[in-house]
Amino acid sequence: MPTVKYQKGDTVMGRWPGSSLYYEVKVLGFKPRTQLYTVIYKDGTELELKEQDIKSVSGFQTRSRSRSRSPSRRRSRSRSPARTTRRSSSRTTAAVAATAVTESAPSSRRDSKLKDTVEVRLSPLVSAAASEAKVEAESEKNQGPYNLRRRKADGDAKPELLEKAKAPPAPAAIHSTPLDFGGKIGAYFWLLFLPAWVLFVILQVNLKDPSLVNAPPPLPPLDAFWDAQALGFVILWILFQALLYILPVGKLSEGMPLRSGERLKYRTNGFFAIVVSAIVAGIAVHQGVDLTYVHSHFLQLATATFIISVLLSIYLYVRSRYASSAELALGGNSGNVVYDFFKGHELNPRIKNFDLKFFCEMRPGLIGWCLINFAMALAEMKQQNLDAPSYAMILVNLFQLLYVVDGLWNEEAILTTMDLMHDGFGFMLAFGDLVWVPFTYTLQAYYLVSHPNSLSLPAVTAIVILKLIGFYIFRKSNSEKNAFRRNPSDPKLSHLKTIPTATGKSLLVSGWWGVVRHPNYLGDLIMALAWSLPCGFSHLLPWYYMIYFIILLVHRDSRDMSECRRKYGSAWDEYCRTVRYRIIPRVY
Ligand SMILES: NC(=O)C1=CN([C@@H]2O[C@H](COP(=O)(O)OP(=O)(O)OC[C@H]3O[C@@H](n4cnc5c(N)ncnc54)[C@H](OP(=O)(O)O)[C@@H]3O)[C@@H](O)[C@H]2O)C=CC1
Ligand SMILES: CC(C)=CCC[C@@H](C)[C@H]1CC=C2C3=C(CC[C@@]21C)[C@@]1(C)CC[C@H](O)C(C)(C)[C@@H]1CC3
Repeated sequence: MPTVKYQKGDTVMGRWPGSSLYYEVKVLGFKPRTQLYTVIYKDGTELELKEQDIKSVSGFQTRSRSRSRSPSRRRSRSRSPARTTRRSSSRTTAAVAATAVTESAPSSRRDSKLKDTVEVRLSPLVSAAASEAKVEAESEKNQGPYNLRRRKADGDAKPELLEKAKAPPAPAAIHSTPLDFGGKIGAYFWLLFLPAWVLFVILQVNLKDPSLVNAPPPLPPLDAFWDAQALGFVILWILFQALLYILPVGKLSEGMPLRSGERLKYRTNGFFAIVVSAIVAGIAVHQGVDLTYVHSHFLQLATATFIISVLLSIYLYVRSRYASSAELALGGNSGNVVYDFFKGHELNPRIKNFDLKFFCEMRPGLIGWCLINFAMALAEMKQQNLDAPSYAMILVNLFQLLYVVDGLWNEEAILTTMDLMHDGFGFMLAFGDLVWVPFTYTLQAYYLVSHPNSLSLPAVTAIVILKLIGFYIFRKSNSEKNAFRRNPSDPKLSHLKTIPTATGKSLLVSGWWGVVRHPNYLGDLIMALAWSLPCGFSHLLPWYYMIYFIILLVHRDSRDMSECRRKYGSAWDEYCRTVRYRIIPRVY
């Protein structure tokens, strides 16, 4: 930009549309055709501004001191969307959302509001063209000659006066978060039940006639749980994965904007990690390492991992007590030690740049899941004297490998999921990531080691087709949402309809997210079915994942619904009225 006043990368003060408030922004570029600067606010909001609405930082600072004395500033407060939504901490987001939506769609047109809003299209933003949808036109009326391109604020994060931009959320807002998982009593229950359940299924799967409804088998003697070597292997595995994670290989991806507006960086080299892990495992087997150890020491390996997850959770709980309020998730601070320990409180606990939640969610457990499945295939060959694994074992291995590899290949997409964006890191996720995933998601492969199930070729074909259908829905819908959240102006998404919300984020209302409210769950469930089918119908145990997953996703969907209603208020209700079904079209 040789001839323009402000250069790409300059930090300047940008006027907030419709007000005389200025915020610190960074210049991203200049469009000679429209004569507009693209700027980014500290909370991730991107706007296009005229040159006259940009000032140098130094000139601004002198005038910004006496905020309350400027009549124009006082007047502008009520007009600025940012001020409107943050004026009173006691107002609920739902109420705020309702206000904002009313502002952009007059009440006389209330009945046609939905039509107006859902017809907003994601178009590459240039100056207001006559063909632009009504809502955009409405907001332009309010905002003056600005081009409100996108606001990447997280939930209730809003552009705020500069001096408030880094302010932590009001403690009152944090404390008002409702308790999940059955509250405090529920937390006691889950803390005991989850490990007990893992133990139950591990003991069941070794029985000749395993069943989910059988009485629990007798407990083995205490020393059968413990094996120092198993603990050593687990520690080595986690350290090995940690080493791969910190290697400066692969992309550094940006997470979603935090409440402070900051965006954390994540090393998304998961695919590299699984490839290296596979090579190392292959070399080890070639060198004569007996991986069937994993099958024969499954209980001891699970116990060792459980101990590590408990220690990690204690560490996470203690450090969350010292974290600043800006670093905390909106849940996990009930004041009850057990609940907070279970739910987790710190949003992104990090040791320097090492993100503990991201690492645990994507690496040791997930890649460990594939390694265990592979070990089960070797154990099946050994136990049943086979030259190659059975069809059923191959299908289970390949399907789940595809799932994990896909997750790691698209690792950046995890940064827009609930766990990464909203949930604190505590026992639930630490145990879930490190113990639950590798030691219960592998049950189908474990089951097949001693419960063979032969499959005809047509059965194999049908199961493969089912898996591919599920995978297609899962991947397409996740990628669509991820791409939209990362860049709502992406020209590839310009055909999609959206509903604007008061937070500045929009909701997709056509495409995959117009079919059901959680198309990604639908795809995931279809895949889960394809993972269980190879094990046949003789026992319920290999269907455990399917049953658990339905419960998990139905619960997750309702958690997400409440969270989105809190964030988006009436815009979310409109979305729900437009997209009636949650997961399965016309059924649920
Ligand atoms: N195998 C396993 O054990 C598990 C797998 N999964 C899978 O992980 C993936 C991620 O799941 P999860 O994190 O639960 O949920 P989602 O990826 O579906 O994320 C939900 C978030 O997406 C955003 N969103 C919702 N509706 C819309 C819309 N219409 N338009 C745009 N954004 C929208 C909202 O966040 P915001 O608006 O704030 O961006 C909402 O909070 C899924 O595929 C799921 O199946 C999940 C759990 C367990
Ligand atoms: C009962 C209990 C302890 C629950 C904890 C839930 C966790 C096991 C799951 C929460 C969300 C998950 C996701 C994946 C694994 C299971 C957990 C951690 C995931 C990493 C699997 C691979 C996928 O491709 C995925 C990246 C979409 C997925 C993200 C969510």
